[in-house]
Amino acid sequence: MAADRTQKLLNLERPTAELLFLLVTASGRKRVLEIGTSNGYSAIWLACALKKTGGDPLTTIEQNAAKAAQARENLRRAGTQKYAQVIEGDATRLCAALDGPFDCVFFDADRISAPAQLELLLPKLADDVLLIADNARSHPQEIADYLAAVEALPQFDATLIPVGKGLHVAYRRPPANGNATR
Ligand SMILES: C[S@@+](CC[C@H](N)C(=O)[O-])C[C@H]1O[C@@H](n2cnc3c(N)ncnc32)[C@H](O)[C@@H]1O
Repeated sequence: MAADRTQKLLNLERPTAELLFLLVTASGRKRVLEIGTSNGYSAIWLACALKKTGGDPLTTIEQNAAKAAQARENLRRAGTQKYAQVIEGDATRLCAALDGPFDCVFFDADRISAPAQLELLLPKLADDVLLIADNARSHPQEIADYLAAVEALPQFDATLIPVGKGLHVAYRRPPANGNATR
């Protein structure tokens, strides 16, 4: 019998997680939102990155209660629970309620709902926000609307990095006067 996809953990490949860590630390991100926690593999990398940058604890969203519980336990076992908050529920509903600003959002949930989540998050994004999405190569059709939505936004530079399942990275150039909101 085929395994129920909703139970699969679908963690990032290690090279993708390492790149995510480097992007967050090298650019000094302080307010990171992750959509799609699973059992907390990428959340641990992001929490370690935020510990390094002196940022706020990671906010990470997972709709599956069992996975959210596993993520909390894995973050605790990794000694990173202080640097991450796992919120349980549907990300699109929660994005409407979250406070910003976020200077980095990592989209790693179902891809189809990412454009709606991006739309809800737009007023809550720092000027120099980094938007990152996995599965750009593995699920090109599912992610197409998200990529189109990012492309339609002004002042973003973007690239698709062929690591793991394909990591799409978009960065909004801050205003020339340097008054970026963080
Ligand atoms: C690819 S996995 C995340 C893997 C994780 N980032 C990691 O590398 O360890 C996607 C997760 O997103 C969750 N998910 C899917 N749609 C969601 C939604 N609308 N709201 C919240 N979580 C969602 C799934 O339950 C699944 O655990």
